[in-house]
Amino acid sequence: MRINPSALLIRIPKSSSIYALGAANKRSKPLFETRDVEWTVNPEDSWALVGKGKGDIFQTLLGHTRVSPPPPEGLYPWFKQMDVDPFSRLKFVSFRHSIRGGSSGEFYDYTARYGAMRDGDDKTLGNSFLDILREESKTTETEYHALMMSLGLTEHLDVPLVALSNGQMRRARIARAILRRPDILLLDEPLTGLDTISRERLTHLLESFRSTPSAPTVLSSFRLQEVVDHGLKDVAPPFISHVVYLENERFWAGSRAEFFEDFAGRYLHKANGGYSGRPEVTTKLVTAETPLVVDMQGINVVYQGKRKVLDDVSWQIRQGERWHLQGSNGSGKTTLLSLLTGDHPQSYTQKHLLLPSSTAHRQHELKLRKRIPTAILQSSIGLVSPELFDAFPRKQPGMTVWDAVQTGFTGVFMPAGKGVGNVEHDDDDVKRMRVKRIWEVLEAIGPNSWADNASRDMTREFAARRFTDLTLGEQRVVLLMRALVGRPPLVILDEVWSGMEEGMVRAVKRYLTDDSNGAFGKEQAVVVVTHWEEEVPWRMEEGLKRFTLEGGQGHKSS
Ligand SMILES: Nc1ncnc2c1ncn2[C@@H]1O[C@H](COP(=O)(O)OP(=O)(O)OP(=O)(O)O)[C@@H](O)[C@H]1O
Repeated sequence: MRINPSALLIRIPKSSSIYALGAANKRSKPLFETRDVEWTVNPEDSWALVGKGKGDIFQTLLGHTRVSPPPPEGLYPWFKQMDVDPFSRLKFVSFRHSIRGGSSGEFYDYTARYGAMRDGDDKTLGNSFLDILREESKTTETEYHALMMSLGLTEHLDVPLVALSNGQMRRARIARAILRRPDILLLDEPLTGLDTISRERLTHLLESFRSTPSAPTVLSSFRLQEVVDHGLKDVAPPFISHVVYLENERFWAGSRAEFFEDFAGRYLHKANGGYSGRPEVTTKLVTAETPLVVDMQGINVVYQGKRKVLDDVSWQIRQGERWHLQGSNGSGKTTLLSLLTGDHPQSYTQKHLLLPSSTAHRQHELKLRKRIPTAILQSSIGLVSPELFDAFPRKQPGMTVWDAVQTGFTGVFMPAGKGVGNVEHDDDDVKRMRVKRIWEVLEAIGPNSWADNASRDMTREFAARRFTDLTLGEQRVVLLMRALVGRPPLVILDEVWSGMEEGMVRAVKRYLTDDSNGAFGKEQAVVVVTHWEEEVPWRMEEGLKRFTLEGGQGHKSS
């Protein structure tokens, strides 16, 4: 169906108040108010949603809020005119919750994907698309192949769904939504996790939608940095024609030009304010004598006897080093990390994969993966990753923030103690040190460091909150605390910023880079994985090293 171009697709009038569903009465505080702004979306527009409140805008578009007074023509005037249920014509693709759909609270075994898989064992990407094409017959074969090409999916059609890399899966989910031929496509942070080429391809495709009558109208959310740079210059993707902004009760909507010429200059320096400089970072002196934390030589990973993902990869990581692991989607970064964390079954068969075998820094003896009990290995590596975010159990009744952070000492998911102030350990000194350290990280990157109205009590209240009651951004910060709390020899930060709000990102970056506050000891090594250079907390001048995966092989640069 193509929308009548003269009709408004979406309209929220001025002076509307938007309430969470179930907000009981007029005295309830609205999620936001439009005040003197009328928000109208035309079918040919392509909108960027930015600011902390972008999630509330999505909820509104999905009909999960109540607009008061109710707009006479509804939220979707054109659909109302046509007597069509708007929600049947809309597709929402969100990546915040889960990459592979595991965050329902059930235990999600992300290591399953590394298991040996025979051809035909699992549904392939191509077959999953054919199922949709059978239900939704309007897409021609030529259109289907063009879509696969434009999202860089053609070469992955015969790959089992479970084996796809994060970036491949994200593109596949966008393709799936497009194949269902919605009139409105809502994309939540579609560029996160995509490599440079995939980002270009996706933006190109979405740009082409604006001149294709049968294509959907696109509204996508972005992190502020994807739209404005630090100098408040316009870096928004080319397909964006309009911007809607919601943060701290300020709601604004208008054209791209108005956003940058007027709104951004007036308000964003405040919204972006706070910390802007960087603390002095001392270059770490790492020599060939500095003890190794990881020693891998001639690593190979092959699937189904033919798909060679890692080909003779060698990498040594020393105490005190900061690494940026990079490579395009599907280049093998997650696979390599899963060898380090011992999750990958092929980690046992590598001839030279030496990993930390103790958290005691003085005993930096490395051993073959198969000689290290998994529990010891897991407590030696502080990990933040999209897979861990999905797998972290959310069904544990009453697991508090404190409990979740505490599990970082052992690397397991179940808390040892029973609540705030209760860290189980036989040795009293160790227990005291652990309690002190938990408060340290809670204070350093807890709400006190990023909330608008910080106060000391806030940290205590935060520690006692249930993990499942936190926003997704807060959950991400807590899982980072968990990775840092035990000061393990190796810390892996894989897409650590994704889902965090702007203020959190600033506070956490400041903490990680300021040597004086003891985020890391000098015996610790850190590996950061991201597709965005500017997301790496350290710079090359500060001793940052790069490890790049390309065509199965690894290259170092520093
Ligand atoms: N069990 C499997 N069978 C076949 N191929 C697999 C299997 N598991 C992973 N792969 C392939 O290995 C490649 C590397 O995947 P990996 O997840 O390590 O990439 P990545 O560099 O982390 O990508 P991204 O940036 O998208 O997260 C991918 O092409 C993927 O399809």
